[in-house]
Amino acid sequence: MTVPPSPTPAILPLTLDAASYAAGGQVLLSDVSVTITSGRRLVIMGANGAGKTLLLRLCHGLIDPTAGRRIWADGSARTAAQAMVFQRPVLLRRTVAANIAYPLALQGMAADQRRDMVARTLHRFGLTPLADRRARRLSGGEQQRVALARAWAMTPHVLFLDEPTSALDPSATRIIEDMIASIAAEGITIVMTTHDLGQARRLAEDVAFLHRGRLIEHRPAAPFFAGPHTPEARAHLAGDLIW
Ligand SMILES: Nc1ncnc2c1ncn2[C@@H]1O[C@H](COP(=O)(O)OP(=O)(O)OP(=O)(O)O)[C@@H](O)[C@H]1O
Repeated sequence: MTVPPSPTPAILPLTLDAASYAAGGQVLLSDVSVTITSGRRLVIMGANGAGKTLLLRLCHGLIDPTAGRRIWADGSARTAAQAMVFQRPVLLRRTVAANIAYPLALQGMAADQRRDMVARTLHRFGLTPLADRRARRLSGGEQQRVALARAWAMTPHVLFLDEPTSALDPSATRIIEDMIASIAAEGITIVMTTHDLGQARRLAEDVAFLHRGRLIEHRPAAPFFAGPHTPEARAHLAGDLIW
């Protein structure tokens, strides 16, 4: 009798409990308490330098809180069931297919399973025609599609995206937004930063708004956009600069 594999334990909610991050003698994130729940699309907003990228890195585990705690529901310090995509895709000097295969190999996936997963991923995102192209020679939009597809192939419960379209033109941006929406529709939790207010309105179910390293609003997107509670968020939505 074959025993079915045990399901991966749920890693969400992710809780930051009074988390702060200090570097260079400065407190850059201050006393952030937030719970990231499963199956939602959370957009982190705020002005330049507000701490959006740091918050994402703190959640993902690239940096650790210097005070307070980061708690994954499965009790691990840094879970494997999550992935991050950066503003500028970090691709290897290999083919598109090899870029998708590489982290799967690092995870220890067997070669035949890996081949299947790469083929499924390429097909899922319309990348099959690019499979044998050198990834670094692709356009910026194509490279970001590969980076997102590679992250999806790792079957994350949560995907962190740092300004995933800021270097892209409007049509490439739309393609990436469609990919994000379809990944979210599978139940994968999305946590992303963006400067693009239109994108935030299109993708957010919840908004976390940062101002000078403090989380000053965190609530469902519709009421947030209809009427932010804080003057800082109101000014941000109106396009006014607040430092
Ligand atoms: N390692 C570090 N040492 C010192 N300061 C840092 C470090 N990392 C980030 N900062 C500073 O922390 C602040 C927040 O940075 P962060 O990149 O999170 O901002 P952001 O909201 O993502 O900004 P942007 O919208 O411009 O990308 C900035 O003032 C930045 O210069």
